[in-house]
Amino acid sequence: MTQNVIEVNGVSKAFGGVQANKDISLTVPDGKITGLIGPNGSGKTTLFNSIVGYHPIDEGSIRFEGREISKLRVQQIARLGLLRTFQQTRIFKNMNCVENMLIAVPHRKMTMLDMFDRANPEEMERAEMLLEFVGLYSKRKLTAGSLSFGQQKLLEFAMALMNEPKVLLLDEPTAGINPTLINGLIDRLKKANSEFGITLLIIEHNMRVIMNMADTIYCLAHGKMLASGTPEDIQNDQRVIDAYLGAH
Ligand SMILES: Nc1ncnc2c1ncn2[C@@H]1O[C@H](COP(=O)(O)OP(=O)(O)OP(=O)(O)O)[C@@H](O)[C@H]1O
Repeated sequence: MTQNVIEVNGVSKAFGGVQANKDISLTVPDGKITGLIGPNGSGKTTLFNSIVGYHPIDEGSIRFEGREISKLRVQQIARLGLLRTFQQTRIFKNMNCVENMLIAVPHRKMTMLDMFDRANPEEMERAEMLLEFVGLYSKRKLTAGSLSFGQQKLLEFAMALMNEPKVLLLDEPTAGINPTLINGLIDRLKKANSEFGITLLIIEHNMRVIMNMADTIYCLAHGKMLASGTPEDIQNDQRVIDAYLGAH
């Protein structure tokens, strides 16, 4: 039987008078791809932030591999193997791709100079392998700032993989990416799941993308869980259709 690697139970979070999440429960099965959708402002990013320890929750429980993590801090949670990426990329634009990859691994207490002068050969090899995996090997010596936005997102994805996460939370991985690059990105995300065994939880506005990737999809609306099911269930769920139509 598939284990749930993340279990969110009855989570609520308010910012002043704004109830961003209300009594949210969801599970993320180990080794699968789970989608999280919902109109703008429905509380998706808030839920991501709660899961990775970015802010305390008001109520509820968040378990990772059976362990309560809702009181742990971001770095402690990251060390357990639960990482996230952001809507806006967080790369160092003046550094080249390989340097960005090496700096993505936070465990070493080294100065920057040490890091590049005496880069661990295994990490260097892994950095180059992952740049190859996302299709950026030929650009590895270029500064990250000179890459297109889509390529920067691929770099950020590869940087997250440097940390060998068990679970990766991706916040709108295809946002702002040229449609011709999107299929390549979907392919790499699926491969990271199937070949590296990384469980994915993905926030995505592009319905074609999420319907094509996810095993299960959860839909939020107004901070509450509106529906969940297979992509087919969700696509045909009148409540989901109404939530999106009502939002635009
Ligand atoms: N740090 C914060 N301070 C105050 N209000 C916040 C904060 N973060 C989120 N909110 C509010 O909480 C609600 C949910 O926002 P959230 O960003 O989680 O939604 P979302 O579904 O991720 O939206 P989008 O799809 O536009 O990214 C919104 O009303 C937002 O304004």
